[in-house]
Amino acid sequence: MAAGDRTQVRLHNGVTKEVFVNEIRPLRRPAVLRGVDLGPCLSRWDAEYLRAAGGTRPVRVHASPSPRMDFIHKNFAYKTLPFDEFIQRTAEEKHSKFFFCENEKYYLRALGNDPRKDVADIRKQFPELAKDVILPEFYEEEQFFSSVFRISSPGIQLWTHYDVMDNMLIQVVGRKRVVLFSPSDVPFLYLNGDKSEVLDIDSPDLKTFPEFSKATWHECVLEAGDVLFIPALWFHNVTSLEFGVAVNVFWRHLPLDAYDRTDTYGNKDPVAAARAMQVLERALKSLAELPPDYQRFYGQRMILTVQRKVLGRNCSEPAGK
Ligand SMILES: O=C(O)CCC(=O)C(=O)O
Ligand SMILES: [Fe+2]
Repeated sequence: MAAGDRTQVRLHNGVTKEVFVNEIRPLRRPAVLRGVDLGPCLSRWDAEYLRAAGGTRPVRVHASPSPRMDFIHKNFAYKTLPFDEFIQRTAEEKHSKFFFCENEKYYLRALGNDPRKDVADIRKQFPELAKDVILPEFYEEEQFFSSVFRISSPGIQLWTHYDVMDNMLIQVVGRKRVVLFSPSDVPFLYLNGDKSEVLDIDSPDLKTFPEFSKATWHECVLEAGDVLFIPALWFHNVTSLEFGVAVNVFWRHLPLDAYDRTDTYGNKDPVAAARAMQVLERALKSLAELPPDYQRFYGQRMILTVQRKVLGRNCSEPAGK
C-alpha cells in the first residue's frame, strides 16, 4: 500500500472464538465482526428504554458546543447530569436546557465508581442495562480489563488516539464512522501524548501537519450490531453519524504484569515503555549539556542505535503495511 492510501477495514461474518483467536487476532489489524450474538440489547435499546432503565444516577459527561471535540483548545467541558436527562439531551438535536448552546453535543465515556482507583465495568455501574448485553468472550477471563459504556450525540467526533489494550468496540445503537491508522504510521500523526494533534482529519492543515498526508486510512462504518476489533496501539478517530450507544471491552493482550497497575482508562503506556520514554528524556537532558555540534553528533549516534537495535529487527508490522 502506498503512503496516503485509503482502505476498507475487512468485514467478517459469524465469527467464532476459534476463528477470532486463530485467524483474526494474530494479524494485528482491525476487523469488523458482524453477526456476533450480543443479546437483547440490539432490539431493546433506544433512548426511551435507556432512560427508564438507567434512572437518575449522576454521570460525568463531555459537553461540547462544537461537534469536533478539541483537546488542545479544550472546547468542551465536563458536566454532571442525571443519566436519564443526559440520554434525552443526547438523543435530541436541539435542547431547551443546555450549558453552551441549544445544539451542543454530549459524549459519555463511563468511569469506574472511584475513577482514580476503579476501572469502568458496565456490569457494576449499570447492572440493569448490562443484563441485556452478551459481551463476546474471545479472550481468556483473566485478560478482561474493563467494559465501558459510550454514548454519543449525532455528529460528535472523538479525536484520534491510541489505547494500550486490545479493544472490542460493540456498536449497539446508531451508525458510526471509524478511521484507523496503523501504529507504524506514528511518524505522520503528530502525537501529543496518546492523542494526535491533527484534529480535523477530513481537511487537515497540511502547512502545520505536512506528514499527515502520508498516513494510510483504514475506514469503516459500523452498523448497529457490529463489533470492531481495534488491536492495541492502533489509532482511531470516531464520528457518531447518529445517536450512538456502544460498549467497548478492553482486553489485556500482553502478560498482565506488563501494564501499569494505576491505569484505570486502558491508555497508560506499558510499564517498560513508560520507563524507556523516561530514560530517553533523561538522555536528552544530558545531551543538552554539550555544545550544539556535539549534541547533533551524539543525537545521530543515538538514532542509529535505535534504528539498528529496534527498527532494524523485524518488529515493524506482522502483515502487509
Ligand atoms: O466509540 C467511541 O465512542 C469511542 C471508541 C474508543 O475510543 C474506544 O473504544 O477506545
Ligand atoms: Fe479509544
